[in-house]
Amino acid sequence: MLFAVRMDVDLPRDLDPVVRQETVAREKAYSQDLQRSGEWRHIWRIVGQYSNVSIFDVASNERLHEILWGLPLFPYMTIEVTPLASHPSAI
Ligand SMILES: O=C(O)C[C@H]1C=CC(=O)O1
Repeated sequence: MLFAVRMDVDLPRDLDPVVRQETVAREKAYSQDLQRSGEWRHIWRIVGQYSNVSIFDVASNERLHEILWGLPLFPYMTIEVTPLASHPSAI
């Protein structure tokens, strides 16, 4: 099942810099593990924003929920999920 997911990150200005650095590093490792496994197919930066658009290929809605819930930056994100279907004009 394919999903487009938009993640907007909003880290508090007063967040401890060490916590910030550790959380961002854990997020990167978590994301790259899922990219290697094939569940996180694409990640694109939205120009000029601390946001990304990602494509996930997962077995179920529950699996996507589990992945998103487990994001180290999850507490600081607004997430929008769009389920995708094949387009009849796709070649
Ligand atoms: O930078 C972001 O867009 C947020 C987040 C998503 C994956 C990752 O490594 O960081």
